[in-house]
Amino acid sequence: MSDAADMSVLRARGLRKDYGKGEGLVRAVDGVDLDVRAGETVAVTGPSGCGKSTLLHLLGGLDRPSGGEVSLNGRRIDDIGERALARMRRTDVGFVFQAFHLMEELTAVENVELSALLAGRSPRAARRRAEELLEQVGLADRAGFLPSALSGGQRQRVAVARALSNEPSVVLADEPTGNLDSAATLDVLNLFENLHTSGQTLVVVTHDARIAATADRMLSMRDGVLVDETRLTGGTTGRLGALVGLED
Ligand SMILES: Nc1ncnc2c1ncn2[C@@H]1O[C@H](COP(=O)(O)OP(=O)(O)OP(=O)(O)O)[C@@H](O)[C@H]1O
Repeated sequence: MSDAADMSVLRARGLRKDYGKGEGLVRAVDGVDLDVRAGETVAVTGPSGCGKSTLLHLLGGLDRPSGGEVSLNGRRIDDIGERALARMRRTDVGFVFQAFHLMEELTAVENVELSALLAGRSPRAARRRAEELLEQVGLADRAGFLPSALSGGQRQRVAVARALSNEPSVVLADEPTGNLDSAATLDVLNLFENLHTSGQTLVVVTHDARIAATADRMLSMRDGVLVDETRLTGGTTGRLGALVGLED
């Protein structure tokens, strides 16, 4: 095993996902090898329908591969039982979705707290963690608001706080800025930069190459295959510089 693989938080080998059968078969992910190292931010970009979301779901155990292997912290997750997989998702992975997926009847702090409770914290610890995280994403003053009373950018910041509530090994974000305007996009990107600085491992799927340019490493996907890899060296200035184009 190589050093890179030794240090991988996430590791995929020959990963494949088929939908449908016969004439209607779609090979959404077609033999992906990937290593994501601790502390890395990796962006996956590519045209609509190339398999980005499917890949992210396989990496986070939201869906099962048709073939190949996925490991999280050196432990296979593609062949474990449903209960073990659900536990792993609750305790070790943070998800951020384009459409936020907050629970509309719960306040901002309750959304984060629920996730911390499900990860196994005591009620008191879960509340404390939720309050800390809302503070960290700049929303301490919105803790008691329902999602419907928050802007899109604020909702996504709550979703990021929720994703962090279980201190995940990796945060998987699927088009996290896809529903946001430029100002809110900048807020969320700043947040991701802070996470990156603090050593959080991140995989971000995005349509937007300018957003992908904020990562350490950019992977391009075409027809279910990762076809290109670009190591980016921008640092913080370069990352924010890449966002200037958002004002177009
Ligand atoms: N549940 C499903 N059943 C059948 N086909 C599916 C299913 N989910 C995805 N697909 C197909 O798999 C392929 C990859 O879809 P996926 O959503 O992963 O692409 P994507 O790159 O994330 O697209 P987008 O950028 O538009 O979100 C597409 O051809 C899609 O139609």
